[in-house]
Amino acid sequence: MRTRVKICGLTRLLDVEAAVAAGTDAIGLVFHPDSPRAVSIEQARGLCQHLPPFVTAVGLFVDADPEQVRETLRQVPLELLQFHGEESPEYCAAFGRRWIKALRMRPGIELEAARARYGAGAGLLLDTYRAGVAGGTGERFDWARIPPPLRAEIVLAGGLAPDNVAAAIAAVRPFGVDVSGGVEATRGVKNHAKISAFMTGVRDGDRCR
Ligand SMILES: O=C(O)c1ccccc1NCC(=O)[C@H](O)[C@H](O)COP(=O)(O)O
Repeated sequence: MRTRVKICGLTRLLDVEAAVAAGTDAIGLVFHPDSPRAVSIEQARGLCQHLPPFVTAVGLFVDADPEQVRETLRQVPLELLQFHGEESPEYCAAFGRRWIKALRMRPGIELEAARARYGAGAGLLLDTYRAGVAGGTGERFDWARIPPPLRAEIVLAGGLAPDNVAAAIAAVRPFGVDVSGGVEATRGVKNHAKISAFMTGVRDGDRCR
């Protein structure tokens, strides 16, 4: 199986085009107003407008007012929702859209229990925990903390970059990988050479699967 890729925190059309040209499976749009990568509904609509078929537009929310999510869905053609806060399974399921739950790897987190709790979703994304930061930390966590039975189904995030993604895939063999800071020039502005190098790293990792 090949590792699926989501490039997250896109804010510019030329970066979306570069990500698509490099072969990403999904693009992530951050609707959390506190993020330096936040996009408005209008911006997001423009970014999704010319997405080719089979590239998934993912909308990322953090403990958002449900009406904000509903309004975004009315205006932006998002195919998957990513909930990155403390949302309950009932909240995540309330929008009639496929969703994944991001879990930050705080000390003592029980991943098997979380997997059962969020079982109605399309999957789990595991990200680094840093107190006071909702996501996009640019830091990795100890991949050995992921129970082996879960590895094949999770999306691995947190501090991935062109120079470590092959090793991450070889070590974890996840369903997918998610990157933001590791392919950036500055916050919210992607570096196209880093995007290409990241995709090369993914293909290198896939040779070890
Ligand atoms: O990217 C953000 O600014 C962000 C803000 C609040 C919640 C989540 C956020 N990003 C979530 C992502 O999906 C990132 O891709 C993921 O956290 C990995 O980020 P990075 O470590 O920079 O690759």
